[in-house]
Amino acid sequence: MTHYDAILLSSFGGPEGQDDVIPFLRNVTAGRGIPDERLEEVAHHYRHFGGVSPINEQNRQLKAALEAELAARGIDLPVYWGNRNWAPYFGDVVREAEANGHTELLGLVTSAYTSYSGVGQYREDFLKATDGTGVSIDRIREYFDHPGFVQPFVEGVREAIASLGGEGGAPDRIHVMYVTHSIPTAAALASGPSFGEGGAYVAQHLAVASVISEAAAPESPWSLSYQSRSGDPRTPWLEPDINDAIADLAASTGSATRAVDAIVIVPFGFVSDHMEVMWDLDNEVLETAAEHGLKARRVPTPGVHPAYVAGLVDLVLERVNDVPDADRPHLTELGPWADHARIRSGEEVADATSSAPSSSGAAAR
Ligand SMILES: CC1=C(CCC(=O)O)c2cc3nc(cc4[nH]c(cc5[nH]c(cc1n2)c(C)c5CCC(=O)O)c(CCC(=O)O)c4C)C(CCC(=O)O)=C3C
Ligand SMILES: [Fe+2]
Repeated sequence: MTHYDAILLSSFGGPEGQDDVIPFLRNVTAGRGIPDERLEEVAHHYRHFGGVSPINEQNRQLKAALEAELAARGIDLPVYWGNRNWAPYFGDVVREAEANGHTELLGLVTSAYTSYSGVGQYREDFLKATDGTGVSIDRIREYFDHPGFVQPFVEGVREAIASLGGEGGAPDRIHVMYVTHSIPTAAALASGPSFGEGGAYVAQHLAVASVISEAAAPESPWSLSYQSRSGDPRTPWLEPDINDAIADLAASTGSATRAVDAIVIVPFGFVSDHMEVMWDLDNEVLETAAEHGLKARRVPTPGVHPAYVAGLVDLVLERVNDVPDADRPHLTELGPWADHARIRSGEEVADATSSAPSSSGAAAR
């Protein structure tokens, strides 16, 4: 048994009104050279929704759902919630926890895959937040292939295929488009170079997509594409962009051998309906599909799906009980992904960009 005093639900944070938008974006991009035009463009996405990102409300709901699930299982672990880019900030939450006598925290990060944004940057955040305190933070492993994360997408794809089928779409003419956040190709490689050019990040997404399709849409063709690229246009990022991928599919449907009538969009890079889902997918991508005469369905994100919430609690218990790898659930052969080294105040940021899979034996324990 490993002793933990509390769970730290760890997330990105988002603005909750028009006045928050620019300060939030400055927090997100501090020192990262995002061009001002891009910030203006992103601010517009938030402004369209009253300056409110859905992410904080979703985390409040997830916190409540986790508390209910923990209570139902008789597990006495309080849940704190903290963010990287907006209040409640990690630094304040860690101090609050310490004041309450909670110094051994288990981090539950709202990001399922290995990337700098989802792993290394949280590691840096935790290190900063614990600096000068007596608090340690451990985090659960990347859960991209945990059944609790995958199940909601399986259900969503199944329902989307059934609903399009009800309108006369044959499954082999419905293309399942898995979509995740684009990142610079160099960052993808750095997420786990032993997995080839796209690193662990792309390998994890391809493996999960294949599992979801096999379970939910075995007759439908599928592909992986990317959304929400930013940064300097001269820097290469993961491609194709989903809008371009839709145009390519539509071009093939225009030929004598019509291949596709409809698409199912699976936003499996995100654990809940973030701004990237509401704007980039529900707004832009659905419009692109309509322009090209393709029917489209967007599958829900896990949000507070009971399987996801229960899966997160299982992942907590896995750490509390020091469950060996052989007994850790995973749906792809990449998993179970390895745990990360615990963060203690004053330590170096090791393992900053990514982690290696447990099978390589290289990840810090
Ligand atoms: C891989 C990945 C995830 C998934 C894993 C994870 O969850 O971490 C993620 C999540 C999120 N990203 C978010 C928001 C933003 N990301 C930005 C910028 C960037 N993201 C990147 C990558 C990722 N991002 C990258 C390579 C950049 C550019 C450079 C940089 O800054 O590193 C920018 C700046 C403007 C722009 O360029 O778009 C914003 C506002 C929100 C909140 C949304 C809401 O409010 O609902 C969430 C959950
Ligand atoms: Fe982002």
